[in-house]
Formats: sequence, structure tokens, C-alpha cells
Amino acid sequence: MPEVFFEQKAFLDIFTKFLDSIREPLLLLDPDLKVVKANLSFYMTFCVKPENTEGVLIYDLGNRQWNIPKLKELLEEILPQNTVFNNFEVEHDFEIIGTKVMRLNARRIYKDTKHTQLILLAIEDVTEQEYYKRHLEKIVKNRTAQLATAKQEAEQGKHAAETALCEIKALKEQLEAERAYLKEEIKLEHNHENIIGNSDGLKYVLYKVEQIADSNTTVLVLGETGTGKELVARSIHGFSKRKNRSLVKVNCAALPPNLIESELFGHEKGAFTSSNRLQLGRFEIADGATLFLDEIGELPLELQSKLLRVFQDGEFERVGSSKTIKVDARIIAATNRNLEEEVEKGRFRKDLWYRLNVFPITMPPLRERVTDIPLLVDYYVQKISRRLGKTVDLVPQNVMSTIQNYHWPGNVRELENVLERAVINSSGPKLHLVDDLDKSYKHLSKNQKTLKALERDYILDVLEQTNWKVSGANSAAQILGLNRSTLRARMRKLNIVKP
Ligand SMILES: Nc1ncnc2c1ncn2[C@@H]1O[C@H](COP(=O)(O)OP(=O)(O)OP(=O)(O)O)[C@@H](O)[C@H]1O
Repeated sequence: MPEVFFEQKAFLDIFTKFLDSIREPLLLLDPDLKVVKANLSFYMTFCVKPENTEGVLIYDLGNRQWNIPKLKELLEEILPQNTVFNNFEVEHDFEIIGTKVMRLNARRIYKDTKHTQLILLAIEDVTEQEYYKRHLEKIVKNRTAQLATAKQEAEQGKHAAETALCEIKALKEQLEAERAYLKEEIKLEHNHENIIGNSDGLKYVLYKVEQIADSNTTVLVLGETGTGKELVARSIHGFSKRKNRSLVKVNCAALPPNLIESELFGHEKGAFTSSNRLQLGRFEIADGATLFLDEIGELPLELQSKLLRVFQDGEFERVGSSKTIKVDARIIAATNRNLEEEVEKGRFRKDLWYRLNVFPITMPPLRERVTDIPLLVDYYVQKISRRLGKTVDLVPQNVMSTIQNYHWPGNVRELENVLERAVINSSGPKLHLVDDLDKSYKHLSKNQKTLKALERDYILDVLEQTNWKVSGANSAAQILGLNRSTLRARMRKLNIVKP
């Protein structure tokens, strides 16, 4: 027997006993990687017998089940470069004992400094820990995925909530603007009573109102001042599907030209010096409702083109913003101007006129529906008497025929004003007129001038009599039965300027 063998044997005898007492499976290999000795734990863990182990090449153990590529890598490539190599993880599927996850710790034991005498291979069975670790990792992975999905859903939810919040904010702004608008409207004390009259002319107008109310068609209401064009617009809205929302009104003659754009389309905060908050325009307030553009004939040309765009595409931008806003507002426009003539004179855009003139309704002047006058007189005398606490309820025949024969350039509004003055002037139940309606009529009928020239003279006359007081009590507007914006528009149109 060679000397090495004896030395080894002596060494092994010493270690065999305590190798067996170590719980971790251990293998002692010779430099050719044959098993010199294995401990009890190895035999038990890997179900191999000592007689099939000692002297056998490690890869041939258990029917070559130990022919594991990673083990080869450790023993033949890594270990020759290192004296010790720990925690080398190997997973392998054994026939009898199943899959094992092992942590290998290898160490070279030298006889002298140069030659390896033995290799100690400690095999830590970490299958359970590893499986538990993998199980935990799987849980963590699943949980992370769940959290990522939940996060994504939360983000989507947040985005949806933000979008909904924006929509709510926009709706709130619209509602607030509509409410503010309605407050102003109430201050203006609109007359919401029915349209009085039974003349054929009026019946035809009401027939047309019913015919068009239900659709979304643009309506153009034409007629002299005070004939009841606004009442017609309100009536169309009242019969339409949009009746539960407001009829939003813009008087194009009442606003200074520099404010109309912002009034119609709104402005952003800071759009101009005085705009310290965002303001919705009438188009936005009227989204889903009806927009009544009164005195549209007075709209400056540059705004007519902007209006045309809204009519064509329903789109516009707020002043100071480049964001396009789309609205669905039903348009009713009114004017006492002859728009065809305005187009010819280049004061009104032809394309806008076509857009507006889809469904014109003309309100006949009061002098052309004389049969409405007694009904209107009764209605207004009663109403005014009630308001003033008077008991005027008799209209003498001669008074009624004077009223019926009068020209009524200011139409129903003028009639209303004349009757108010008459009721104030009447001390008993009989109505006494204050205004000299005969005189005014004769004065007009004597004239051979055109209606326009006559109108100019008459307005000038009244303005001079009132010292050019345009609005308020005893003003030209009151005498003429016009509202002050209409009077101002008239003055502009007829080129009347204060001397
Ligand atoms: N048929 C009617 N029945 C009852 N009131 C009427 C009638 N027509 C007009 N009015 C009254 O006459 C006044 C003027 O009416 P409205 O403002 O509708 O006229 P308009 O044609 O729009 O005038 P403008 O062109 O000056 O704006 C209002 O007080 C209105 O209630």
C-alpha cells in the first residue's frame, strides 16, 4: 500500500467519527474527484449506500445522478482557482428524493503548499428555505402586480375624477353665469305675459311661432320697434324643447362695441386690464338653451364675421384664449332694420344675412292690426290701474277711436306709455288721454316727406323739446315709447347728433 494511503487512512480514521456527527452532508474527495469518504448525513439525505459511494467518481454516484453540470463547473473550473468557494447554489432533480436545492461549500485541503490532497465538499440542503423564499417572492410579485394594477386603476380613476371635476366645474360656472344672468333679467322686470291680440296678422305670427318652435332652426324676428319682437322670441323659446333652460338675451345695440365680443364669447382671467376673473360669454351660458340676439342689425362688422363662424361651426374662442369652445345654442335674432338694405349698403355681411334669414317672422306694426288695439287697451288699462291703485275701467268710444286711428310709430310700447300717462291723468273710472294723438297723427299725415325723413324730424323734435334728455323720466325715449338703446341706435342710423 502506498504511503499516501496510510497517511490518508490515519487522517480519515481521525475524522470519520466527527464527520458522522455533523448534520450537514459532507463529502471528502481525492484530487481525481473520487469519493474518499462521505458522512452519515450524506448517505441519509441522498439515499446512497457507503458501498456504492467510496472510491466512486462523484459524477457517477447514484447511477450517475450526480453528473450535474454546475457541480462540474465548481469542481473543475472554479475550485482550481480558489482554495475555498462557498455558497455555490445548485438545483437538481434526483430520481428518488426529488428536486433539491443545494448550497455547496468547497474547500481544498493541501498536503503541502502545492498539492491538493483532499477536497471537502459540504452540501447544505436549502430546498425548504429556497422554496419558502420562492413562495414569498411569488407572493411579493403577485402583490406588486396587484398594487401596480390598483395604482394604475387609481390613476385612471383619479384621471376620470379630475375630468369629471373639470366638467362639474364648467357646468357650475355655466350655472353660476346663468343664475347671475337671470338675476339681471329679473331686475329688468321682463313682461312675461301672453301676447295679446286676435288680428289675422298676429295669428299668422303665432302660427309661425308654433311651426318653428320645436326645431333648432335659427329664427329672425323682424318688425318695427315696440311691436313685440322680444315677446315672439320668448314665445318660440317657451314652446321649444329648451324651455326649461333660460332664454339668454344680448342687446347688440346696448353694449359699447369694445365690450360686445367679451359679452358674447366671454374672456379669460387677465385678458385685459380689468378682467380679474374668468367670465363666461352669453354663447356659453346659452349652451343647450336659446340665445336671443336683439337688435342684431347694430352689430359692428368685425363682430359679424366672428358671429358667422359660430353660426356655421358652433365654435369660438374666449377673448384672451386660443382654446376653441363648441356650443349648442339655438339662435333667435331680432332687428327693426331692413337687413337687405343694410347688406346693399355694405353695413351687414351678406353671408350672415343668409344664415339668419332661414326662417323670418315679421311682426306687423300696430297700425296694421287695429283690431288688436281694444284688447291691448283693456289689458293695459286694467294692469296699470291695478298697479297704481286706480279704478279706471271705462274707455269712451271716442278715446278708443282716437287710439285706433293713431299711427303708432312706437307700436305697443308707445301705446303702453300713452295709456300709463292716461291712467295717471284719470280721476274717475273714465280714461282720459293726456297725449294729443290726433295732433301727432295730423302733423305726420300733412307731411309729404319719406317715412325715414319724417321719423328723423319727429325724433329731432322730441329731443329738442326734452333738451336732448335721452333716458329717464320725461325723456325723449319715454315720449317716443322707445327704450333708450333703441333711440340711440335710431339716432345713429338717422345721423342725429346733439348740436
Ligand atoms: N301683443 C302684445 N301683447 C302684449 N304686450 C305686448 C304685445 N306686443 C308688445 N307688447 C309689449 O310692448 C313692449 C315692447 O315689446 P318688445 O320689447 O317685445 O318689442 P320689440 O319689437 O322687441 O322692441 P324693440 O325693437 O324696441 O326692441 C313690451 O312691454 C311688450 O310686453
